[in-house]
Amino acid sequence: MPVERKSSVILDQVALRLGSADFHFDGRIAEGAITAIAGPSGSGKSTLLALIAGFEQPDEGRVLIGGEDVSGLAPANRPVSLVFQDNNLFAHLDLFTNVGLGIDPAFRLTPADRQAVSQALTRVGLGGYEKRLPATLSGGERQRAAFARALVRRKPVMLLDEPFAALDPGLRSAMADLLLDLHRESGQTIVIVSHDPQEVERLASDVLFLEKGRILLAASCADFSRRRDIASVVEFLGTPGSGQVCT
Ligand SMILES: Nc1ncnc2c1ncn2[C@@H]1O[C@H](COP(=O)(O)OP(=O)(O)OP(=O)(O)O)[C@@H](O)[C@H]1O
Repeated sequence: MPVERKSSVILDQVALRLGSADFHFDGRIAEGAITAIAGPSGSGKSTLLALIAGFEQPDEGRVLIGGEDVSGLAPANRPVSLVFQDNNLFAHLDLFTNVGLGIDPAFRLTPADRQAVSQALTRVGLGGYEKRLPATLSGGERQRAAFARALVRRKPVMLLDEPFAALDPGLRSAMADLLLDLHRESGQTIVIVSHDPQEVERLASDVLFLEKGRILLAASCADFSRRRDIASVVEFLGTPGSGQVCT
């Protein structure tokens, strides 16, 4: 019998209506794994992340993280760090401060915290950018700064919504390596929305595939990448034999 892995995030019969869009999520995300959220445009990937992060509250059902019902908690009080598409840096604050706020929203930083901020900026390739304002950075640099801010938070769950989409292929690959290194070091639960089958297969051990506001398929990456019986999955993966391999 397969050993059941501990679930870090549980969506327990979560229902939500936004305008004319209807969502119903019932599923689990394994603790300490990298889980990719994939699916067609408009299938509800960002909404699923927003429900876990607390930016959306379920109309029905519960969200549990590490066994605790977090349904009523504000985003800041949930054990998650976030890297979203719009990277939400404070425009009037320099990068050092933006990243430091990830550790303490009141910016009371110990010397060790300050060192962690500098190290995170260096790890994402932004060493020396401490005094720069977000407006002076490229979109990709802003995205990397947002990633650095998530790195220093060291929360049990990291949520990433297409974090590397704005980067060119070389940097994208370097950031994927960094995410894998971080995961090996921290054992965090990582949930990443991706449109890129190669990125999914490179990073994730598990996949939740969404369609029309539902979890259509929950599978290991290896099983997911072999599925040829679901049209939307086939469309996402592309043609068979395109060299995609789960790690
Ligand atoms: N606040 C809202 N009010 C009304 N409709 C919404 C709202 N937020 C999301 N939607 C709709 O819900 C659906 C799912 O949106 P969502 O952003 O979660 O999809 P997605 O899978 O992340 O899409 P994409 O891959 O294009 O980013 C879309 O049709 C969107 O228009």
